[in-house]
Amino acid sequence: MKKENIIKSYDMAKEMYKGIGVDTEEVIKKLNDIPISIHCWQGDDVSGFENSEGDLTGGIQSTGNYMGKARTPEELRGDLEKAFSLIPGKKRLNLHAIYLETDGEKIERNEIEPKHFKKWVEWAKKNDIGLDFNPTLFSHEYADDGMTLSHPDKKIRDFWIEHVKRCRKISEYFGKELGTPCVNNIWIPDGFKDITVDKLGPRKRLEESLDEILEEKMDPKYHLDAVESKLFGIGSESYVVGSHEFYMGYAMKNKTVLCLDAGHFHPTEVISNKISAISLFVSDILLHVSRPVRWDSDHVIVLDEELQEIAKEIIRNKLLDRVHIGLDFFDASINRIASWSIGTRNMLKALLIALLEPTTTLAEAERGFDFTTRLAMLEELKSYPWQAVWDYFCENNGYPVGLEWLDEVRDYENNVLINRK
Ligand SMILES: C[C@H](O)[C@H](O)[C@@H](O)C(=O)CO
Ligand SMILES: [Mn+2]
Repeated sequence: MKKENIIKSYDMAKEMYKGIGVDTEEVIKKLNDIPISIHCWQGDDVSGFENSEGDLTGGIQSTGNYMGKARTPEELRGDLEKAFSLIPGKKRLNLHAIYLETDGEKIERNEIEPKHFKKWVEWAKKNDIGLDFNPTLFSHEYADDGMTLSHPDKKIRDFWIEHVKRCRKISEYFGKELGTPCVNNIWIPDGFKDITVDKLGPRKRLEESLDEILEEKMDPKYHLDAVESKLFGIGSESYVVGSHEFYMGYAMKNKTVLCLDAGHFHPTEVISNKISAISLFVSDILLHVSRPVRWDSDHVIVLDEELQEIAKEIIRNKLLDRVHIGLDFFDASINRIASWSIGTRNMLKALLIALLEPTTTLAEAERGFDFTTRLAMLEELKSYPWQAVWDYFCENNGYPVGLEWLDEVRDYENNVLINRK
């Protein structure tokens, strides 16, 4: 699209939004400042570098066989740099413990240290981004029973407790090095496929394990603990130890961050409607923005109603400083860099639409029980020219406008990814 046309369309949009009391210049500034934590694991189908040939376990799956998956940390960082060049705004990188670098040495999960992530920190500094982190309690022989922190065998529990404790140290190291707190999110796959007799026992053990892990207090300037629930996984259809009620209770009692993954609830249940309620009882919320489709919780996010509702709940309730926006999807059936670009740009578009809403006017109508105005405005806003503001935002910040980013992905595919056999 020609620059002059982008500016012309933007000027018209600016006038229209001004007419409903919205300052698009202010909105653009705000959007540029919202950090989105982009997950590294889309780039290599959650393989990591500990044992990249091993199976992905834990009841999650990355289906598809698109060419060009990253096989080394260098390739993954290169792909991320490409993706970051297509995505406007402030970015963070969300790493998993299996993305460690050990120069070929076998390091067990209960032995990992900050030094194994030194290159990621150097890369983050170079790219001026913050890092987030996740212990990896799957794709390992000690998770083969489908139980980790709630395992009946103390030896296995202790192994994983030590792993998560070490991850907290790595998270703290990231926070200190990069000057922005690292959110260390604990997700475990523990559960049972079929009718479960003792549902309390594993939950008691999980609570005890978490208590032990969190015993050492850490400065929130550098590190934040988050816990993530799930309704079911593949092979844990009947019972998941770390359910929503379990972690909501745990987070409130122990003052941790609560992670809401959009794909971890009943099919008609949405996380957008949970944000305001939970914000009253926990200080911080971590989002794993994802898209559930049937049994899969991790499809690439599209600009659907729920994504827009999630963004609106954050913006309307002024929760930007307490809601950490992280993404969690992985699709191996499409170009992985395109997946990052589609999903993250959609997250930003949803936030932009929310920022362009004349919320005060709408809320006033609602408070006055004028539901006619509320519905009329909400519907009219759907066809307001937010896209012209989006194009201008991209162009002005030096990022591709419209589908231009796809040409860049194709070039990268033809020049770089093609060489990965
Ligand atoms: C790889 C992630 O840790 C994982 O997706 C987790 O966050 C999850 O959502 C599991 O379903
Ligand atoms: Mn998740």
